[in-house]
Amino acid sequence: MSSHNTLSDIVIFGAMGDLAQRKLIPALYQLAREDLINKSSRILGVARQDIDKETFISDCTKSLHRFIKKDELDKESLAAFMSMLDYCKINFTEAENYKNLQSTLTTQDDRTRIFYYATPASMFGPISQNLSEAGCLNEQCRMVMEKPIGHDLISANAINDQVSEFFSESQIYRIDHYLGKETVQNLMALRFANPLFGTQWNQNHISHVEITVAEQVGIEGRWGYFDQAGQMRDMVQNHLLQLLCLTAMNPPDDLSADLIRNEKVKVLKAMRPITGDMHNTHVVRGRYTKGMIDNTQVPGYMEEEGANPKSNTETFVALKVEIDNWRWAGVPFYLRTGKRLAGKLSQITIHFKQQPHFIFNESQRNLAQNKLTIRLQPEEGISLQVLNKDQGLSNGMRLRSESLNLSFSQSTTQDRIPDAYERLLLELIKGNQNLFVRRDEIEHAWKWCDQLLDHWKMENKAPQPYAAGSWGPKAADLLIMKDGNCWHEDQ
Ligand SMILES: NC(=O)C1=CN([C@@H]2O[C@H](COP(=O)(O)OP(=O)(O)OC[C@H]3O[C@@H](n4cnc5c(N)ncnc54)[C@H](OP(=O)(O)O)[C@@H]3O)[C@@H](O)[C@H]2O)C=CC1
Ligand SMILES: O=C1O[C@H](COP(=O)(O)O)[C@@H](O)[C@H](O)[C@H]1O
Repeated sequence: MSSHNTLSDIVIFGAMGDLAQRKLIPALYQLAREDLINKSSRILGVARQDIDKETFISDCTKSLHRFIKKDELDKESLAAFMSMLDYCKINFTEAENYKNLQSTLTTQDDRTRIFYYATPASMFGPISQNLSEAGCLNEQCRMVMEKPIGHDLISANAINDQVSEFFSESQIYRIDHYLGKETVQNLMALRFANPLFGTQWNQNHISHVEITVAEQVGIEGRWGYFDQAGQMRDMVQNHLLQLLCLTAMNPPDDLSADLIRNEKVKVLKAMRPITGDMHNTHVVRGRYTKGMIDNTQVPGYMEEEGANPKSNTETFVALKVEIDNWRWAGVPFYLRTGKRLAGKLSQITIHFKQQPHFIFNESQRNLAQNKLTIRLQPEEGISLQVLNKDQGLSNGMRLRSESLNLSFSQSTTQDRIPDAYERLLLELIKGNQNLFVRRDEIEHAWKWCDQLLDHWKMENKAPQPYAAGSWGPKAADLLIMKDGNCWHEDQ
């Protein structure tokens, strides 16, 4: 179904919050500007602040000026977008407050109702119940939940149970915004459309895989949320495990949502649990201390505003993950993610095995490897490290490692790479669940993470320190080096 023709009421709960103002409103603006959503659709901001529609529109306009490039903000598009906006004041836990929303929705013609929960997860159940009691739900409506859903398997199940009293699984869209990133989408094309990679993507040809999601930002004033979550819940349970699944899964029979999700679940189930001595060899937890980012001194985690001196929360995790199936037996997946690292870098690097017999100069053996890097950010693209003969008469048969680069910003026919939320919102409006996470994926991901989180809780140890602006604790280097490998920050 074309999204352009779909008339929707998009109701954003938490419309004055960080996510809504920084990501959702700008993404919806871009979709409207590119004529990808029907401009007779409505975007209804819902929050508890006592403001009128004009103030809401004015706040959204400020956010657009902050988060959208100047040359993408033209008067005509802005005016058309503003005419789509409306505001409704609701305290999410007050059932009475939903009457206003109900009357606003019912005065509309036959539209797809989309309820986007950009709120703390503790609100997902109460909002669903209040929407239902106020008569706002119908069989065609959809709801969107942000991550992380819960803080462990039990709490995630409780939230999913509450929500599924009011929505069927086909109406629930669980967001992991990494699934909307251009290069993540391209991973499927690369793996499943290219026979060259399709035939090599297994333990016969791949020696190990690295997944790095490094951030330069700290916790951005979100101590209250982050200290409860930590990097494991904030990034690993969702974004990193989704990247791992898309890298490791078997080809689905077709591109339908459930077949893709079935394959991802198989990977999550095949991940070896971390037990016993593996806690010393397969896991590193870190926490940043003060340091320099881009020549500016930044505070350590324990000096951030609101810090609790008793906190043992990690801001960095490195893992060696083993997948017990035919495709990946013996191939370690090294994962690392952290805040306040030396650079913003998200990439997946596939290291291919060496040739079984080496016929060139022995001193060049170490060079003789192919490495495929899929870069999510910055500078989205794919590069393949290949070996060439060093040109010229005097060099004999000397090898030289060079890369074949595909930079998306140069190769794209579009004038810009859309933000992940644009793609996800578009798919949501179209009613396509491919890029959203099914309940059992969340459950298996939590199950795997819970064993680590429980161990850390029991251990009650402070994470290992690393200076802001570095690549993490030394122990993370040792984790990979003891297998004869190392982390790569280059492409
Ligand atoms: N920000 C981000 O980059 C990301 C956020 N997420 C997820 O998105 C969700 C929203 O996050 P974020 O935008 O950062 O959070 P914020 O705290 O910035 O926004 C939450 C919004 O919900 C409102 N709210 C909370 N309780 C109530 C209530 N009882 N009645 C009415 N309004 C209420 C808040 O209003 P008030 O201001 O009045 O308290 C606020 O506007 C969370 O689930 C988070 O985990 C996921 C990925 C990234
Ligand atoms: O979900 C989250 O993601 C961001 C990182 O997203 P990116 O698209 O900028 O890589 C992270 O900073 C935040 O803590 C987390 O909640």
